[in-house]
Amino acid sequence: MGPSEIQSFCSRLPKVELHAHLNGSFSEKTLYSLYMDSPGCKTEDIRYLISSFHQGSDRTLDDCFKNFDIAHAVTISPAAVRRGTMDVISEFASDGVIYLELRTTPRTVPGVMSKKQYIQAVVDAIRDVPNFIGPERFIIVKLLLSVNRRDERSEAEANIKEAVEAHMAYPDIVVGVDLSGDPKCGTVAENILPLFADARSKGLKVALHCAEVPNEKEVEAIIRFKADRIGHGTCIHPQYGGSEKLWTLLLESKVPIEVCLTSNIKCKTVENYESHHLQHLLPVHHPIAISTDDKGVFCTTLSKEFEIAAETFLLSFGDLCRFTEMAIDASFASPDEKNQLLEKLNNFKVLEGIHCVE
Ligand SMILES: CNc1ncnc2c1ncn2[C@@H]1O[C@H](COP(=O)(O)O)[C@@H](O)[C@H]1O
Ligand SMILES: [Zn+2]
Repeated sequence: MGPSEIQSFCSRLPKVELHAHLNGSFSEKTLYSLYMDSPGCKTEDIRYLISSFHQGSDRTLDDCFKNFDIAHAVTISPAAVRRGTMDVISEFASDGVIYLELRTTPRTVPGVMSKKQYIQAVVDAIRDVPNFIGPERFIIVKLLLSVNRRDERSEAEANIKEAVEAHMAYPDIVVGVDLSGDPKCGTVAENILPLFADARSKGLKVALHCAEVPNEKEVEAIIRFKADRIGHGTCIHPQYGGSEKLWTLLLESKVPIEVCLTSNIKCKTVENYESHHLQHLLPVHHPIAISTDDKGVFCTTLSKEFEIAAETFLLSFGDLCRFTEMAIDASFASPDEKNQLLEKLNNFKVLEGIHCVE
């Protein structure tokens, strides 16, 4: 299998994206177009920043977080949020993604947009998918609402409340909550886990960013919480500042890990692809979902992430199909939707002549 064969296969493969932050997923094209249309932010600074959005292989986690401010500066109205969401969904669909879970932090812009209006703008874009996606494409889109760990507790409470209300209004679209934000600052997760427990009791699934940086106490609390999925999970294995105890807890929990290869390398939380913690998850068959995290900021696509995994860990086409199958299983789709997605994958496997030996 040569690199071009792998590339072509990964692009054809029906894929499932479970970890994509809306404002980190904007392409440069979308950012420019939103910038040109937003009268409030016509500063050369922002123009310059957009041009540097994707650049710089030499970034730290802190640099990456500055990039989100750029995206936030051009999504300050419901119309911009809606347009940006449509662009992101279209790009994922063009990349062969058949199921997408977007996550975003509800934002207030004083005098212009409330959290409710922000959420509504994203939901409106998702409801409109069949109209803008084109007849030759298929994609199911869901939404998770995020709590930023940098924010005050009152803000976290407000976001969870909005999430519960949005779930009640759109149970087929708003399906979960997420904890994200700079892992080096703000609230420690163990203090706000009860808020997520509350959301869970009201029917929402819970995905938590966990162990992007070492933090034994917090990581243990998150694993014991038994989130429905964990984002990154880097510093759990002892090789990355975790411990044998945490690693054993994780494996026993069977909680799927959203694996974001390029994000981790570009943020420098992992040194290189070869030493990525995926190397420890694969041999023990721990459930994983290959994901992009922020395809705009990290200049990647889900197909590229599959390619990197395949080339780094010498995976077969059957292994890559299995990745889609695991992601379907770990998704927050309904049982009917999961069957529909599995059928698409199975049709693809038949077409490609792929037989998976369990
Ligand atoms: C690099 N790894 C990461 N770790 C933690 N949180 C991240 C992240 N990447 C993105 N976010 C979270 O997503 C927000 C941007 O999208 P939304 O405005 O919510 O759509 C960021 O502000 C951050 O809170
Ligand atoms: Zn993330």
